[in-house]
Amino acid sequence: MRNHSHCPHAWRNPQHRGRMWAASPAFRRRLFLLRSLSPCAAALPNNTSSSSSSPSTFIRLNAMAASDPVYEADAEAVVRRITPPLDRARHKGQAGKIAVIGGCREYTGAPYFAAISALKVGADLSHVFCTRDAATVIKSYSPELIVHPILEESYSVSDGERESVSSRILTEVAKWMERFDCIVVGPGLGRDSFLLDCVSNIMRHARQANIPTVVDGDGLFLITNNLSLVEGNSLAILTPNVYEYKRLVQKVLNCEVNEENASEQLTALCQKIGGITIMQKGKADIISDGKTVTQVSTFGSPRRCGGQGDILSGRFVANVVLSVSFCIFASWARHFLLTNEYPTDKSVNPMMLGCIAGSLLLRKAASHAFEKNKRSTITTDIIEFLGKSLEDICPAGH
Ligand SMILES: NC(=O)C1=CN([C@@H]2O[C@H](COP(=O)(O)OP(=O)(O)OC[C@H]3O[C@@H](n4cnc5c(N)ncnc54)[C@H](O)[C@@H]3O)[C@@H](O)[C@H]2O)[C@@H](O)CC1
Ligand SMILES: Nc1ncnc2c1ncn2[C@@H]1O[C@H](COP(=O)(O)OP(=O)(O)OP(=O)(O)O)[C@@H](O)[C@H]1O
Ligand SMILES: [Mg+2]
Repeated sequence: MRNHSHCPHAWRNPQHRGRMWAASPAFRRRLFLLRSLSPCAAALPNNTSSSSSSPSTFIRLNAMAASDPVYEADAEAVVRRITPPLDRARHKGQAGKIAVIGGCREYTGAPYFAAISALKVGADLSHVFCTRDAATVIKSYSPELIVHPILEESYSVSDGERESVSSRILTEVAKWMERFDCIVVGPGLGRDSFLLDCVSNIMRHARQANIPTVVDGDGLFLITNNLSLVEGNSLAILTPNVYEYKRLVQKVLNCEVNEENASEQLTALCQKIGGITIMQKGKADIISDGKTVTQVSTFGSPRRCGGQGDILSGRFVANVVLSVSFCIFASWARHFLLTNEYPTDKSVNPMMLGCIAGSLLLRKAASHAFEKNKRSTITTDIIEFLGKSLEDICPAGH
């Protein structure tokens, strides 16, 4: 029998064209959006424990009056909804391919934490694009990561070389970009001006390719000084800590952080930047896309060791990735392929669901790690419990 998948004209056959498209990251990204938005998704046979939940039961949509409380998200239901079942028919990469853009002379831990946490919750492949100095160190932490030593800092590039080096870096990353389901920009990136210029080009490229982009750490330093990099990008998520948030508020809203009206201010910030989702990390993680606001305040750990935010950005990525890959062969997806119809229920932003799930899993893992290690808890201990915190909510089965 003829093997159509190897035939150069296979795409002419609608059945095979569908199969080829189904294997592509672009398709999986689209599926993620569909799955998170579609009311039909709740009727899918997988993840039956969440099958009766509609989006509005995950996040109660409050009117943004200053006195309104911020509603707690039903974060466990969100995790159940977006975590794909383990399917024996799938091949490597279908549970997601992600990339971290970060890692320089000073910081090698942050990109490692972000990249490994994505693998630990189920992504298949995790790449790191970092400077040459950082690459060998990051590789030595884990053989699981695919490390690209391609970024350069000013000290290693002469003025005359800058343009050609910058374009070589973009070409290198662009070769890979279409394969990624999501990228995270910033953990351990550093603040070298030449390096940040190159990363700005990478962000613009990712945006053109419709790749969901999480911005954390020094990526937030970059965008705070260059808001056009994220303005109007509905696939961008910012995950600022208390200081990063303060700088963002000062720059964008031209005022100080107002803890009394935290949700209102966060909403205003999202609206002013336009289109994006922000998770303000702190005692509670408050999440908004400018239309709705919710929070996750499940108790985590009293330890504030560096690196927890990096896990969160990596975990968020993984959750997006997991969602993207979900039920590629499910009937509603085939229906989408055949009819090319988008769902009309757009009440819940899938970016917000990813933030909610990431926040809960980190907090649960931090809680387990603290129970075991008390004051000596460090980020590596928390990563060790990522699997358990997901397993407790979504058992992998056999
Ligand atoms: N092991 C690692 O490699 C780690 C690397 N990290 C990376 O380190 C880089 C810098 O991140 P940081 O979170 O340290 O950011 P900052 O360099 O902005 O902050 C450093 C510290 O300065 C203080 N600070 C900053 N702004 C302040 C303000 N307005 N008022 C008072 N105190 C202030 C805070 O104690 C803060 O933790 C990022 O790329 C990040 O990803 C961190 O994630 C920690 C772990
Ligand atoms: N005061 C707090 N009480 C409880 N949990 C907190 C508190 N502050 C932060 N967290 C938790 O720690 C996670 C990481 O937030 P944090 O503010 O440490 O990020 P970060 O400074 O970016 O971390 P990193 O060191 O990785 O850069 C948050 O998602 C939140 O769950
Ligand atoms: Mg951070």
